[in-house]
Amino acid sequence: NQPLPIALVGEAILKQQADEVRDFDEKLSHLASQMVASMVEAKGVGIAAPQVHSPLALFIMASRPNERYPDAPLMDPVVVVNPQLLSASAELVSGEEGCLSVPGQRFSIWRHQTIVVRYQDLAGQWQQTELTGFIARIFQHEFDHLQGITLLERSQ
Ligand SMILES: O=C(O)C[C@@H](Cc1ccccc1)C(=O)SCC(=O)c1ccccc1
Ligand SMILES: [Zn+2]
Repeated sequence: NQPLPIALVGEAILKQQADEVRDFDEKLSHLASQMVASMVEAKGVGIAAPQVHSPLALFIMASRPNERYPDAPLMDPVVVVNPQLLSASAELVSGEEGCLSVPGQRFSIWRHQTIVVRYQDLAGQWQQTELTGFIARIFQHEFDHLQGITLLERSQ
């Protein structure tokens, strides 16, 4: 799958509220695999559909150990469709983040340590799970993208 061009901060697509996904068809699966290819090529740990100019409520998260988070779990890419944040811990934790739409910059961002989330998979099946630590951070970063929020609006 050919990687897709990545939108840079300032482009309108990154400021919009993403649209609910209704058709769980092969077009959706193809977009998801193109997003994975784009994320891997850009060396990211996540990517949201608006970042590849698609206004859909869809993102990929793929934690892996890295210099900043050496104990981050290694996980296969997870496709998250129509995500909902059900609850979030009062405990916040500050950590460094990058954004593929703000290349070459790092930001210190406060995030909830633990969240309970609900989303659909590529088959449209609802999943509900609790996330904590680096994966929770990635989810919150990508979830922001679907609300038209980038880390520039959140940086300390
Ligand atoms: O812009 C994106 O959504 C991708 C972004 C996701 C993300 C990184 C760090 C914390 C939360 C979410 C990236 O993958 S940027 C790549 C990068 O700078 C980085 C990679 C691993 C750890 C820290 C930063
Ligand atoms: Zn980002």
